[in-house]
Amino acid sequence: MLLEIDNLVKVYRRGVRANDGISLGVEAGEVLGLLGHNGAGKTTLLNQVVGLARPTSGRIRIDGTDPVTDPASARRLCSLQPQAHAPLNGVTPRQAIEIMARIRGASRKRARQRADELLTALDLSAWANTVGERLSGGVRRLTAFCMAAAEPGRVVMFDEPTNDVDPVRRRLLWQQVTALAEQGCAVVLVTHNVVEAERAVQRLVVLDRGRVVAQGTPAQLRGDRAARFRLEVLAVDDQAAGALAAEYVGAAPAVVSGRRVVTPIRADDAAGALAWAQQQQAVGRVDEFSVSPVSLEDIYISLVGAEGGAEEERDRAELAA
Ligand SMILES: Nc1ncnc2c1ncn2[C@@H]1O[C@H](COP(=O)(O)OP(=O)(O)OP(=O)(O)O)[C@@H](O)[C@H]1O
Repeated sequence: MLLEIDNLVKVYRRGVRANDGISLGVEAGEVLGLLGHNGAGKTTLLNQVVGLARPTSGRIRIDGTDPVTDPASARRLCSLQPQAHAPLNGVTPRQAIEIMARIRGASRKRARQRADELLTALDLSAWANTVGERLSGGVRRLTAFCMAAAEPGRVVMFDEPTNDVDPVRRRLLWQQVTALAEQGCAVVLVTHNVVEAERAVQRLVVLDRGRVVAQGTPAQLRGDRAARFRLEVLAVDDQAAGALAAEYVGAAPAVVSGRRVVTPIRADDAAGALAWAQQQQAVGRVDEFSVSPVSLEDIYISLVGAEGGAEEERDRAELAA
């Protein structure tokens, strides 16, 4: 493994346990997606890998190097796009990308070439020479991505790189993420976007309150679930929705939201569920219905809960007050 994390614990002052025994590994050529609710501990994890925060206990190795005892090597071996906006005041995207590539050891020629390549690949050429103050949030974010990708370390980590990025450029960005892995980098992609995670990564780690609650390929995460399908029904009104949720018993409890009822079902029950929904439509209780495979988002919500750690966040806010 190029990046190895073993039983990592980070407790901040005031006792916030942001990482609570995290173990994971990323191989050269692999894109690992790190998913988790707000405050799950994703940024804390990345900061420890690049030596910006010190682990309370546990072990990190980047190509055999320990960022605690050798932070200079860790920074050389790792590139990070931080979650916060890059300070681009007074510089253009082209300049910022070239400067970062030069800092990381690229020749002047290579820095210029990489800036050109990335600005073209992400369709940013129109803003290449616009000073930072006049750039939109999305273009700033993409520039920060290019800064991390221009002269990458062996491990490249992106902390929510597609926030405020339009859907077309988001795909262009995923292509560059894949290209980095193909060049042999170990890539960590932090995201809240489950669709993105599914499309752009080979393996996923789901964090909940500082712990790993699931890991595997998107297909493995789906395969672990007995209920692989979902019956979704749009009832004629809220009252009918409540009654329908109680009447049709699936593989797990139904979730009712207004007129919408979503019931997890087993693959074997799909035909029966469709027949039942059709019948309910015929008697005027249901407007629309569908049976589809569960999405990764359904699985993510079932793992971390619909609250997504909100309760924990409230506890922590109270503790901090
Ligand atoms: N410097 C700090 N001092 C004290 N507590 C901190 C510090 N940084 C983060 N925390 C707390 O640690 C927990 C994990 O935060 P972290 O930023 O790692 O989460 P995250 O998963 O990256 O969240 P988000 O998705 O919102 O960016 C949170 O409860 C946060 O409030």
